[in-house]
Amino acid sequence: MAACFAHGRVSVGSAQQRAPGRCALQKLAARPSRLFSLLARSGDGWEDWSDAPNTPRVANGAAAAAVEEPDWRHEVQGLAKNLRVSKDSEGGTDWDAFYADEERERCFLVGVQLKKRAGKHGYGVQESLEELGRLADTAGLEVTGSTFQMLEDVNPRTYIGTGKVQEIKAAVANTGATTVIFDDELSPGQLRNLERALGEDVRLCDRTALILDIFSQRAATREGKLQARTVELAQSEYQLPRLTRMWSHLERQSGSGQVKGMGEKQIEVDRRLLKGRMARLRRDIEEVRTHRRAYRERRAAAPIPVVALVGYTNAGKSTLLNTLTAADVLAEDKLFATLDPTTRRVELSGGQVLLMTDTVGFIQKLPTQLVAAFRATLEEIKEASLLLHVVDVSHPSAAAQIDAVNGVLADLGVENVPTLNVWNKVDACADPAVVRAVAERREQTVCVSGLTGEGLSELMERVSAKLQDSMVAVHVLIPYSQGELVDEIHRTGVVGSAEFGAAGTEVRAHVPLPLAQRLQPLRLAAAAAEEEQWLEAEAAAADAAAAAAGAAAHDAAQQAAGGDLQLGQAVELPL
Ligand SMILES: Nc1nc2c(ncn2[C@@H]2O[C@H](COP(=O)(O)OP(=O)(O)OP(=O)(O)O)[C@@H](O)[C@H]2O)c(=O)[nH]1
Ligand SMILES: [Mg+2]
Repeated sequence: MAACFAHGRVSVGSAQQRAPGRCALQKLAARPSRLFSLLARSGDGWEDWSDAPNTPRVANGAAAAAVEEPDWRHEVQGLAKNLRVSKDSEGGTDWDAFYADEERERCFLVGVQLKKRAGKHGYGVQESLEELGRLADTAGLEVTGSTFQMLEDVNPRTYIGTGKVQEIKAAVANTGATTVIFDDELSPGQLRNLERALGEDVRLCDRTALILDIFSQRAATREGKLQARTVELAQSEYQLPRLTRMWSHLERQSGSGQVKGMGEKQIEVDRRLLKGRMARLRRDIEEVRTHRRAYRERRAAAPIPVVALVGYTNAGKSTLLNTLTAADVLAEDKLFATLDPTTRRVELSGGQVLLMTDTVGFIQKLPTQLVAAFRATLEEIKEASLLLHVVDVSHPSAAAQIDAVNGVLADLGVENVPTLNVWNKVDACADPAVVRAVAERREQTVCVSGLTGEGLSELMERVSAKLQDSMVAVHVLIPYSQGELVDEIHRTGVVGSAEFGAAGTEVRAHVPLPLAQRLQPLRLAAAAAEEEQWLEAEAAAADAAAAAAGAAAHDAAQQAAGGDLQLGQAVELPL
């Protein structure tokens, strides 16, 4: 049985969603899954729901959930390994039953190193396969072995050479693997040819399908949210030309597990269904986007700066957000722990407030469907005042990860947003002092540990200074009747001085441009020179922003060109 079956999810949400939940369980019941058994907690004790009335039975006789149970506030715990329980945002019960075969699906990994692509910073084939192994593990598969081939070009028919295909066939038989995962995206033609060559007992999967499946597993708990729909759309786009027996979300949903050999007619029907679903998803996504755009516009009117955490998956973005804001965002040693962009309020020591947004992590060879699909959710990054590019500096492939992230940021058209590089996990480096020294000699780089808190106050000082760069200097007299403006300046700007006089509060501060414009009528009348200064400061701020963008581009170029202070050197040191 395929990996995704091993981790198939039955979502039985709130009472309103009872019918789809039951339907999902009935589909589950039709599957020859080896183990699926549930206990429900009521009060302090655990009840066995295996024999509850109206419980659909799994084919092998193990029990499934009591879907008719009226009290949806029970917590449900499964005997299956990967069962998760979560509360939905309204406080209702929202549980997901991952059902896992006791033995994990076994898989064999295959990669190609293109001779011409063996670049300086790029992921080498071995590191890439190692990462693929982590992805497989995250998806619930057990890796039994791997192989790779050095090639001038990939074989357009079978991705790898024909001799290698035979070698893999033998390795698969020897290791008891049932799935072969390729480290690059396979074309529909390669997929068909490999299927033929490897035989029908072997299932095929590629990096893209695996990543999409992980996203789909994660997104399924977020019903109704944009992510779930964008992932489904991305998956559908990927599957449309590949409706064969490659394991897929659709196959899971169809409940048949019999996509192979079902005949052209059925494939045509499925294509039509899939296209219809994609059209609906696009409409839904557009609706959510419009809604979010309106929300962002409202937020822009009250200009609290937004700082976005971006970076490679597992770099420690959520951990940083948690440490900085005492938030409780899921952070775990798994790839793609975060799908929802969570935003939290952070108050700096000077009283300035900013919004910090955690975002979905990037990965090398990120499926194009996902970049396109996540464009909608990543729009928030575009409008951020500042990006914090979080790097796991203790990772042996840190330099390649930085390149991969810069590539995606460029794809998204946000490479010009001012950026601070945050070298995280310095505590996990073998020689933190060396890494700190390298960071100090680089521009726009701060060394921190989200786990121990090291460097975080310096980071926030740098954030404040960077934000101030993009602000405008004002000197205003605010009458006491408009005291809320003073609060707003404190919240959104950096206050130099505030003095209480007879006519009101005299404030010197740096504030975001929209607020500066609103404050224009309150500029001190006596300060004609002040106006000039204001205009100069505005021009200087614009120059500084342009220079910062230039410096960032220069930085990136220097890095790409192998400047004298390469992170690669830092991580190659005996850290
Ligand atoms: N040693 C060390 N570990 C850290 C640090 N920051 C995060 N981690 C660990 O790194 C793992 C990943 O952290 P997350 O915060 O989930 O990473 P993320 O960037 O949000 O990952 P995605 O959501 O998957 O993109 C977790 O196991 C963290 O405990 C750090 O400063 N030092
Ligand atoms: Mg995260």
